[in-house]
Amino acid sequence: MFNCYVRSYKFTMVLMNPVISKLTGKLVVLASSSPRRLEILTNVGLRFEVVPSWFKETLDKRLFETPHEYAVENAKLKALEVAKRMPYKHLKTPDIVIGADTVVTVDGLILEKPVDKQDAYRMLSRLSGKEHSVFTGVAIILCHEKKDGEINYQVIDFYEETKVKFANLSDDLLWEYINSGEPMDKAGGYGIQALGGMLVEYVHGDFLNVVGFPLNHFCKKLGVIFSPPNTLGLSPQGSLTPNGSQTRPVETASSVASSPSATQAYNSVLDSEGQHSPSASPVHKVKQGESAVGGRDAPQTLVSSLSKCSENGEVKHLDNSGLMAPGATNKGTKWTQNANHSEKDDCIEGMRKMTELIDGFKASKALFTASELHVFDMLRSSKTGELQVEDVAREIKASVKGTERLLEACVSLGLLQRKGKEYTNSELSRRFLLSDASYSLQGYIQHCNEMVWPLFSYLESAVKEGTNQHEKAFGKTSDNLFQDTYYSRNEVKLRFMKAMHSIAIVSSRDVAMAFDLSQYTTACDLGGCTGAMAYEFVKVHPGLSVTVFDLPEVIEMSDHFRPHDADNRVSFVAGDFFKDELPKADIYILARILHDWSDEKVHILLSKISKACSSGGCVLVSEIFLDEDRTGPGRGLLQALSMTEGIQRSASEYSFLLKSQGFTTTHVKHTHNILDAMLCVKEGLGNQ
Ligand SMILES: C[S@@+](CC[C@H](N)C(=O)[O-])C[C@H]1O[C@@H](n2cnc3c(N)ncnc32)[C@H](O)[C@@H]1O
Repeated sequence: MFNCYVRSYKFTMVLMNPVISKLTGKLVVLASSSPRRLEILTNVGLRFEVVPSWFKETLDKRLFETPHEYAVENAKLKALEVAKRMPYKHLKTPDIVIGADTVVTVDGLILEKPVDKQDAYRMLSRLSGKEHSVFTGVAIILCHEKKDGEINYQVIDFYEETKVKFANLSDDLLWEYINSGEPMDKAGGYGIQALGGMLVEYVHGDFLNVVGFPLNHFCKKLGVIFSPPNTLGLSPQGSLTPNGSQTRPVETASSVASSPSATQAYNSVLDSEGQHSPSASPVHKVKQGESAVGGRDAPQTLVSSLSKCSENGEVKHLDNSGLMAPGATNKGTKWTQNANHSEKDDCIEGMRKMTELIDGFKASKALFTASELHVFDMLRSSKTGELQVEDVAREIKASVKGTERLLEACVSLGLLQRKGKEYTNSELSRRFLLSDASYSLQGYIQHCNEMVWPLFSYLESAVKEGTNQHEKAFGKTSDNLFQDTYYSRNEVKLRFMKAMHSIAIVSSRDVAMAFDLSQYTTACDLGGCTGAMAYEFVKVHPGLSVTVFDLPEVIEMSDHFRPHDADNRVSFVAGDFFKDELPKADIYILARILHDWSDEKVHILLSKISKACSSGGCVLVSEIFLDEDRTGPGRGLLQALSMTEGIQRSASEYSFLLKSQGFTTTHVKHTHNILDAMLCVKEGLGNQ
């Protein structure tokens, strides 16, 4: 299943990185569902679709001379699988497919993703106190459709190495880190961009390479591919011709990958359903007696020759033969921001960031408007799924000129695609913007447009007065946000509930899966609204029954959101959690509840929970956890700007509040989805 990643909420920008802008108008596909790669590429303004590869990572590592060859081969096969599947399964041919694979190597071993906690412990203790290498192999596949319909696949690949040194790590720290859940989907068992950063003493080389994608090297490579025609151009047949001399075999749809091992692997990678199945054994010995870092004996590939011509005299990366010298990558360059950035690059980067900030509201409003006018649903419901401007304008009862501007803006934002005069929904809008999509964000978009947008137009007053601006924005005061504002009219209430529902649908699975709850049988989802979170909890935990507890106004409308396959282990109880008796339960779920209230109100609620909590019980808090230094994530801090009496808090601030009511935090999970989660057990009664 597509791993929904919404923490990167930034909208696309107007001024783009000049290299990235070369890809404008091209169908670019990222053959990876890694949220980290997605975020890195999104942040530089690349418009792309995500089509996770079904390639099974089962290559025999012993066949590879060096770890980077292995990573590059994996990247290539992942990308090729997607490039070849899309024309048949998605009925469209991408222009460019990007694949990547990251491995960590230490003591001659390749470490991939841990399969369980013990495996994570083995990996992390091996890394403790030592320097290791992180290699990311990247493949860029250029797809050229020939006149006869056959497709040429052209492969450009490269890799980047970064050295990372871990501090000496105590077992306690390692287990605390492992129990946070973070290591499980990361090569080498750590994520440098989050909690794992605490383990790191230094980084030599490209930091983003360790996160999962060597952006700087990638941009250079794009520059070589698309920029200087005299240095490296695409021939009419689509062959890459660096300086007219170096070419790489061009693949056709009927031929497969370029090396025997790749061909063999590719033919065996897909099972009958074409499903991805992860490698079973993450730790493998690489060939002994060779440098674990790219050796001089490594076969010369287009990569190395491209590196030579593209990196314009940056010989520190290359030896005379154009091959990566062992251990040479960025050696001695302590990471600051980006070691290779010139002042001009910094200026362009700064301008990009500034225009993104300045124009962000235009992107939001264009999305809200297209959504409000049902553009996405309407395009889908047309016979062919595509329409011209005039047809859309007629359907939405709008001017042709205005509609054209809106559709063009949506194309630039990656929400629509245009081929000739025909507009269609992009993968992104099919997934998130159709009203009946499983991950539809329509409800949340409507809430933002009707409720949050007006509040933000009074932000200056909100800052000056330090209070919410409901009176100015909606003509009435709001002492109790829910009763006075959200539930004052049925129409507004339904809209609010739809907004809560849509966010719960995209985030609830990660929250439900965050912890092992197998020892508990009953839960109460306080402020559980439509029950979306509760239905996911019972799906994930077969032994659990959940009572959704919410205000009577909400409970009376919960039937609107009842799933067709509703599980009868979910029940609904109406009440006020500040005044009424709480249902008895082993676990109290508080999802997006505590941030709405002052510390004083939180204490009242938590003390009621503490009294109701069965022995051995716990509280599961799910919120956006602010970084401990309150410098991010932006999503939480921006939301705070329009909040009433609520406070956005960090995990330790929530822990502190819970501690004062007798709950000890045992686990914190940063899910990389919208909501994080923590588990707090009633003192004196351990849970695991
Ligand atoms: C921000 S929503 C979160 C909904 C849900 N937990 C989720 O994560 O999707 C807050 C919920 O708390 C409920 N709520 C607010 N005050 C309440 C009270 N005094 N008693 C019970 N529920 C309340 C609201 O009705 C609403 O459903």
